[in-house]
Amino acid sequence: MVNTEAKYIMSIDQGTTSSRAIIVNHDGEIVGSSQAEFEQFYPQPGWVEHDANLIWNNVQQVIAGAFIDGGINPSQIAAIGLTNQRETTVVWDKQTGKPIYHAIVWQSRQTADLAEQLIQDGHQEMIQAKTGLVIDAYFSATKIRWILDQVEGAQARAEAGELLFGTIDSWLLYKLTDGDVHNTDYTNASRTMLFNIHTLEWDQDILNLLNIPRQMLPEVKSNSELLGTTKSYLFFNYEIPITGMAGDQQAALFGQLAFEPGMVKSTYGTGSFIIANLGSEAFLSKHNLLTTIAYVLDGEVTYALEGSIFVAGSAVQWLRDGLQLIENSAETEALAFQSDNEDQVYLVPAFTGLGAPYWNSHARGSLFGLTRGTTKADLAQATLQSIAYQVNDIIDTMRLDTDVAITELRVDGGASLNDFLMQFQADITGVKLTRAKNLETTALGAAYLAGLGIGFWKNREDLMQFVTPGNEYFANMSDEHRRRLIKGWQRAVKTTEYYAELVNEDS
Ligand SMILES: Nc1ncnc2c1ncn2[C@@H]1O[C@H](COP(=O)(O)OP(=O)(O)O)[C@@H](O)[C@H]1O
Ligand SMILES: O=P(O)(O)OC[C@H](O)CO
Repeated sequence: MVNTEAKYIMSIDQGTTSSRAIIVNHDGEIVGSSQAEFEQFYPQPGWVEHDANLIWNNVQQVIAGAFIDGGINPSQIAAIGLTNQRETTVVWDKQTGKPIYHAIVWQSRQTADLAEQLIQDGHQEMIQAKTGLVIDAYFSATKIRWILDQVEGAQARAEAGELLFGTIDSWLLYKLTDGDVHNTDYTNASRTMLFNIHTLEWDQDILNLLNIPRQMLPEVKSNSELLGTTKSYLFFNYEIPITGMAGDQQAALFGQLAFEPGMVKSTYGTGSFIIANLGSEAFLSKHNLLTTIAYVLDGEVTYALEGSIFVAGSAVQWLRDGLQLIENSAETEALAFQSDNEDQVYLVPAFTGLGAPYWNSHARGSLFGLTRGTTKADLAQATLQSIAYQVNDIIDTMRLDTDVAITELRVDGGASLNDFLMQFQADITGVKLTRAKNLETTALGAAYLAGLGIGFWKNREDLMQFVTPGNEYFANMSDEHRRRLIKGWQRAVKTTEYYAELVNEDS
């Protein structure tokens, strides 16, 4: 059945700790939404896994929830946009659609040794030139290799064409189309460490190096086109086109309407991801940042420079769930304002190693400067500050790498609601922060892509009417103070890395 009264776009945002679905009207307003967390698995220290079937159930739950919340039915949905946690790797049986192993999550360190071996074997330069990425366990490539090695018979089955690989976008698209479609999009493909971002093809040299059969990989599509159509039974007899898809950080850049080269967004979620629009230039970082595809629209590729931080809001979750120092994340704001932190406590939240620009898989979290007088408030402050210091490291590196003068950060994500964090970020980085009025920039970005894909909105100019900046934060700290704090942070990171080196020598 074809939609006759389609007035809305549905967007599904499948994140690391929760999924959400929103319904957006023609004015870019959210008229229905639903969110639900799902279970995380930590089978060994540093490993993080998901159950891909659970994710699918969770997504179906939020889809239904958004319809109920908005009082809207599927006949009113013109198109669906899909956005997702990136890199997380699923391998499933082509016939049955059943995953052969848990999804290995982007944060997981179980392939750190494999990544290190590739570096030691001298492949870094080639991999960066082709994929724009540094070699790290973060990306999908080593995770696929790991699954093919660990699950009995998997390599042979993959070679026989019996297994499929996908990141969460592909997996959900496959489920939404009931197995009809095995596609991904350029942004997600660019995070696998198997995709050549210049030729826009899977790279046979890297596939050979890792012995990954080409036939496992999805077809790569642009971010705003027909990617598949939902099976009618899923949406009460309506077949809804999926016309927008992007990895969540690229979707957030799009949702921030940061279309001009030099515009930078910083998302404060589980991790933190800073992305600068590079325009049409696939500039390669000399300082361990990532070059990635921001979006491909109307045959034109826009590239981005990215700094990825593995632990940001999840450090606040650790205060809440691990240490049980607080009951909810928002409490850290008042606590941090209370602390005078004269002793200068530093937390380096390297719980799953350090991401950009350090790329240290072996580092683990450390606390410095504790005294008998250290309070819960000091720990809350140090935790929020650690997020800002990590973001500052990325902005500094971007400034080193490019001649882009970064004077403004467009911020979003759950933890960007924290006024202490935002003010400290502005102070420590010396930039203005503009927080999106609607923090659902990721889901909105995917909705915009889907809407453009079916002509619901005509073009990017049409979307500019949705620019509604929220709070702004201005730098207000002396240079001397800023330098002193940053020096302390740099010493803390250096010591954390040194400690990891010593521990690693022993093992
Ligand atoms: N007010 C707050 N202060 C500090 N951290 C927060 C606050 N609200 C949420 N967070 C943190 O932000 C993260 C949730 O943000 P969200 O954007 O939903 O993340 P994701 O999309 O990665 O699941 C959690 O890690 C949570 O601890
Ligand atoms: O799910 P999020 O929002 O933590 O985002 C995860 C990133 O896409 C990982 O690269």
